[in-house]
Amino acid sequence: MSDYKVEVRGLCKNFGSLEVLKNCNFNINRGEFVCVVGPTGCGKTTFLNTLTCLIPPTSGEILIDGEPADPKKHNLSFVFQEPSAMPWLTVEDNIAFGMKLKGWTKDRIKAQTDKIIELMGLSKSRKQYPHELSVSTEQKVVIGRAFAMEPDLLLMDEPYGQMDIKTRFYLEDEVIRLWRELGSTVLFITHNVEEACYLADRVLILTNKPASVKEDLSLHMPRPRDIASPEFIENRIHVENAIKWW
Ligand SMILES: Nc1ncnc2c1ncn2[C@@H]1O[C@H](COP(=O)(O)OP(=O)(O)OP(=O)(O)O)[C@@H](O)[C@H]1O
Repeated sequence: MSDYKVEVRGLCKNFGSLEVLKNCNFNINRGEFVCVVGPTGCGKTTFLNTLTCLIPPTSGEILIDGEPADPKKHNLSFVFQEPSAMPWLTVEDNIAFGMKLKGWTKDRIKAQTDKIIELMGLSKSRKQYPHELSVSTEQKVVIGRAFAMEPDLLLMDEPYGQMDIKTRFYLEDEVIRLWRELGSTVLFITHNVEEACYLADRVLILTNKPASVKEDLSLHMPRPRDIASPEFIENRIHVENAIKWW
């Protein structure tokens, strides 16, 4: 088996004559939390859509555990910006949904659902429906559902984009708690540099369109991270300077 969970080699994507991704190369280790940042409109969503196999790359390859990424074979989970809990299901049934689709046993589904509900502090809401929840709690349910399936790769596209700053910090801590507890491999797209430095083991900095990986920065700061520490500020400024979107 490959040493890497994910390998991306020479990934290119064009829409007609528009070149959006140009020769992207990177690896993700098993259990790593990687954030992707880049200038607005550089192609972050296209990048993610090719990784999830939602759109085919023009050229290049994406390997998971050393084999071409295939949604039928690999377990890929997504979380998008808009909370997308299923309105007709309770919180616990939303969390269990993906596991049922995967054909897990009842006992395993129950144990995993209980674990996620406990980890995310959702016990009081477990019988509620999405319309009874705040937007941030609904997003927690969606994130819990995505982690619950023990995905090969969990892809998150600005999942906190619409949250106020306090909620965002709170949800970022929740996502780190789940990730550490479950050992998932996460690729998290954000335009927010502070968020990337708070969450990531590594930050992939994309260039302007056509996007390639300009820098692959490892962050070795202890968690929970202190956004006011000199080391954090130094990293944040480094990433901001690398993006130069102003
Ligand atoms: N299906 C498509 N057909 C044609 N062009 C597309 C398509 N999808 C994206 N594009 C173009 O590709 C470029 C990158 O878009 P994309 O949404 O990937 O960027 P982004 O970095 O996610 O944007 P933002 O920073 O605003 O979230 C844009 O110029 C967009 O118009």
